[in-house]
Amino acid sequence: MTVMTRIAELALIISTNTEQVDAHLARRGLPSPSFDPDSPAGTLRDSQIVAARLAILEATDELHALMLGPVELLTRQQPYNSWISLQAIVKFGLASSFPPGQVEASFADIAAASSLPEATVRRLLRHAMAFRIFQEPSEGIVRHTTASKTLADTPLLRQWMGMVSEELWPAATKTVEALTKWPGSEEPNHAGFNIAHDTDATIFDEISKYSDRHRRYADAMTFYSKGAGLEAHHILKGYDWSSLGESTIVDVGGSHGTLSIAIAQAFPSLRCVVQDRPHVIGLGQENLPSDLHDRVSFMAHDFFEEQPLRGAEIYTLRWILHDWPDKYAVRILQRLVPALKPGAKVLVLEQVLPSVGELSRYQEKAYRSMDLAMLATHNAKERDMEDWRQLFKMADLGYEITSVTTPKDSRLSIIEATWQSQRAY
Ligand SMILES: C[S@@+](CC[C@H](N)C(=O)[O-])C[C@H]1O[C@@H](n2cnc3c(N)ncnc32)[C@H](O)[C@@H]1O
Repeated sequence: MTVMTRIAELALIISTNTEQVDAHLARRGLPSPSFDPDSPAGTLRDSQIVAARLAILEATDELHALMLGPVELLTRQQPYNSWISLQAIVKFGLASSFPPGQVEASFADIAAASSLPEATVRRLLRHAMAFRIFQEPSEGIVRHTTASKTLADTPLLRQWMGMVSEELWPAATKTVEALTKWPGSEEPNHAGFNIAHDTDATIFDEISKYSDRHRRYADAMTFYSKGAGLEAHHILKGYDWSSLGESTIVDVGGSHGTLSIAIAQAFPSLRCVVQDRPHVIGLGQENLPSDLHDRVSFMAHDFFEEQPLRGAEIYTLRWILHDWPDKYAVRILQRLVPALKPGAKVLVLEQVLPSVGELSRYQEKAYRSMDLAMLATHNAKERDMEDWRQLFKMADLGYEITSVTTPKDSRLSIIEATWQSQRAY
């Protein structure tokens, strides 16, 4: 009997699952995925093909790595400078520089709309084209692909890419320098970010000095929170919000309130108070849908100060504690304690790092990349389940982790800690 090689096995996985995706799209009357700028976005996010799509991505990822071989796996898999063209495209607005309503333009048209020489625009865009962002159907004519068109049409995506390329990428390049300069530090201002941006301030303090940077950061969070596997619907379905009746939820560090807005829209008996730094809540308040004004409110609060809203049923912290080294994350949890009534819940909505072999390499990349992003930006980290247990224990023995749920297809888990005051004393 011939044993199937791994590459043949991978090819079979790809072909079987591709047939499933094709059949699903055909049943729905949807076009097959293409790079054409008119191709609809989002057709592959249907829950019925999530598993098939993931299987294809995992198998192509592994097959690609096997075909590269060891040397090219090290040298070519992740071109270190691919953010140069991306940063330039966003900074100089190159995706939005086409004549109104057009999907094609010349290099000269695009250069005229930016402050760059035509030759530079050509180099930058031809680099991006190699990654299927823009295309050149005939010499000198630039045509959108789905990716460049999506960038042109989605302001929040441009904000996210601007934030990543101008705040996080420089921080990443200085991370090893930071580890060398401050070995074993537990301070949030001892990160690559601090060397790259020449500041002693944490990213939150630094960007608060510039209105464009703090607005961009909050917009980037709004965009990020709608990404595949991170959407609010997982959190809405993954927790029994409807049993809460007429309760109040305090959304600690809630930015522009995307989580609270989703909860309030789905559960009309719930009220949400979004807390964040003063400059952040100002913008959130401005953008709040008018039908939610009576149930979602904003409040300036520094989470390193004692929580002023006592007696709420639930305090949520989404993507808060991963921004802080343990010493500070513990402090944030401790500042909640005076406000907690017996039975109050603290919901931490974060990634739980997988154990070895729990996820495919392809899936694990997202978790490990986020872990290093936290290191680079805040000298902080993602945590596994044991780390989360230890964190609550270090904060106060009154916290008891009462449930941990990872909804299907969600990258975020819901860690519920219930305040059991009698345990502490
Ligand atoms: C990674 S973002 C998460 C935002 C939001 N929870 C979400 O899920 O979209 C971290 C948030 O913490 C806020 N933050 C940072 N330091 C803070 C502090 N000392 N007090 C209150 N909020 C703070 C930031 O302004 C930012 O909105």
